[in-house]
Amino acid sequence: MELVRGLHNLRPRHRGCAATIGNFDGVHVGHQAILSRLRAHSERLGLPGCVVIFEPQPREFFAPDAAPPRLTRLREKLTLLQQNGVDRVLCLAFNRRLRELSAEQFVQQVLIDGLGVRHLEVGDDFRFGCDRSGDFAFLQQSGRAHGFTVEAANTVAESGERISSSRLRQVLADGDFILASLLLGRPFSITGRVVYGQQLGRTIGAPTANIQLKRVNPPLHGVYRVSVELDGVVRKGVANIGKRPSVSGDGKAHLEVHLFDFSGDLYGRRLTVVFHQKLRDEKRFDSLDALQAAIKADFAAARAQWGL
Ligand SMILES: Cc1cc2nc3c(=O)[nH]c(=O)nc-3n(C[C@H](O)[C@H](O)[C@H](O)COP(=O)(O)O)c2cc1C
Ligand SMILES: Nc1ncnc2c1ncn2[C@@H]1O[C@H](COP(=O)(O)OP(=O)(O)OP(=O)(O)O)[C@@H](O)[C@H]1O
Repeated sequence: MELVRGLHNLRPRHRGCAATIGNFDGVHVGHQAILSRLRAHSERLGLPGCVVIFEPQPREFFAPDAAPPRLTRLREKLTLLQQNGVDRVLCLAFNRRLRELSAEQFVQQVLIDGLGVRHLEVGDDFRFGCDRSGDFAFLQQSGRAHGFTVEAANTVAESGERISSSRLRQVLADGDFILASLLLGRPFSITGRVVYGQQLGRTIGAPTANIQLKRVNPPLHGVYRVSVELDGVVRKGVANIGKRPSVSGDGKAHLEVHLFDFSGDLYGRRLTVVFHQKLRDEKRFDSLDALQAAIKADFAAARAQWGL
């Protein structure tokens, strides 16, 4: 899969494709249906299938502090798009210039001049352009004028309700990992590199691997029963994701994982942490002793649930 960052990196060889546009945060089952339609059309046309995404996502640009949590970081999203058979991703920086483009300008500059789109696949509620003025009827009309076809994929629902990134955020906040797996078509996980922490965990009997979350506001907060696959073996463990109010922190969310019956060096490794069950919310403890006792109880609870 090829990643093209910004319109200015498009070359004449990139012209001619089937495309779709959106945030694709989480690459959930609704997104996967669009991607499978995209693949069908790209095969029919004998052209690459291209996904246009935004980084930052529009709401992160408009209101960075009030933006919803991210289900997938860019890197995770790209991996999932590749696994869904996408040939090319055009990643556009959502900035003032982009937000001011009218629907006509977006179609002309991105779809026609940039990508030479021959087929556009969208969801039935898709809207774009300055003030979201471009809709399906507008796209069809543009397609007739510029020689590309447009198809609106049917809504994909689960338990009678549309699947969306927003719904997934709520389901994860509720700790419903069974429903989350149904909406995602896989268990919810966070992948990141293990970095150095404050080395305090081992002194309180809880050595943890600290996984870099970068700037992203995670969709989960609290203590969870988790698993991690390491060198082909599924390791069971417990994780905390939060700001660690009991120890002087940097105000950012951290993900830390303790793996049961494991002692090894994980620094620098890229781990995928799969979340199975919420054990409790994160709390502020007045002493390290109280924190240590709570963590010990979390270990015991998670071990019991894992049958260890
Ligand atoms: C299972 C588990 C539960 C935790 N619960 C809390 C908590 O409720 N409140 C809190 O401030 N920190 C909590 N922590 C985070 C600890 O403060 C953290 O592991 C400790 O500061 C060590 O950090 P370090 O790995 O950077 O050295 C928890 C950690 C684990 C592994
Ligand atoms: N459940 C679904 N069924 C069909 N199409 C969908 C579904 N969910 C999203 N799409 C389509 O996938 C594309 C990308 O969607 P996008 O990520 O922008 O929205 P979303 O998943 O609905 O998230 P949000 O909750 O943030 O609106 C759009 O064309 C959208 O219409």
